[in-house]
Amino acid sequence: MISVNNLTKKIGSVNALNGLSFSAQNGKITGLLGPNGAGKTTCLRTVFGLLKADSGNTEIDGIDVAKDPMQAKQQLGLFPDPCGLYERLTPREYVEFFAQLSGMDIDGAKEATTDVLSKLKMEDIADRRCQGFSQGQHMKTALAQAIVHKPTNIILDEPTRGLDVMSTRILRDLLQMLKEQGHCVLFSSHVMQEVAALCDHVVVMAKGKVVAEGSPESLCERTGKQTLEEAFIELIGSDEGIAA
Ligand SMILES: Nc1ncnc2c1ncn2[C@@H]1O[C@H](COP(=O)(O)OP(=O)(O)OP(=O)(O)O)[C@@H](O)[C@H]1O
Repeated sequence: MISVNNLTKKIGSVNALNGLSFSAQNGKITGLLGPNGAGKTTCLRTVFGLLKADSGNTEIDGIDVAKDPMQAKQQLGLFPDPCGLYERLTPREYVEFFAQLSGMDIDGAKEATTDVLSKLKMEDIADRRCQGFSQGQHMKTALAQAIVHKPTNIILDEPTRGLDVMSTRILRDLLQMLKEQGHCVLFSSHVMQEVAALCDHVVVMAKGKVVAEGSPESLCERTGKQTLEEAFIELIGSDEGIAA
């Protein structure tokens, strides 16, 4: 479970986070939805401990990220940019390397890698070099890297940006699978369809704070709108910076 409590963060003259509070539960997919510049990336970077908030705190399974970053990160997987893979390595070598970086010994890393490659049904590509991989294969490898240390919580910043339809579907299926396995999945997006199709809980944010939250259905009901896109526009009072 991820708890974000009253975060503020000023970057230059901008209040990127402005008293942001919400939580993301285990066994659920939570979507952080907001227009360009709403503070989604700043929020996720703060959750992962890459940025320090000016005030407020973030807890991962009850562990304060600022006070005990190493312990908190053991329970957190960050989906990296799939374009940044080392092309000369095979997924097995790549994932094993990251497993060791997370503190496992060689045998533990080998075992955890075999587990995650099987969990993501990657046996057929496990021992091929990443060079020439399709987008979907890159993505699976990146996700395997993010979850090899068996974190309860996984965060993804606009994971489907730049992906084609097939790769988007693969990623959706993978996120559903993680949810069914009891993980807490938190991702940011400004793509309505994706959020409506995937999320159990949607946190709508604008100008660094939460405007509304609930299931896609409850947000539609609350605003009296038929679609999440219409509800979103009603809630943030503008259609600037969103994607259909
Ligand atoms: N390094 C930085 N320098 C200056 N301003 C920044 C920096 N990082 C973030 N900001 C500002 O903070 C605000 C929040 O940015 P952030 O990237 O978190 O938004 P976002 O919701 O992820 O937007 P997008 O959907 O466009 O990716 C924006 O106004 C942005 O310009």
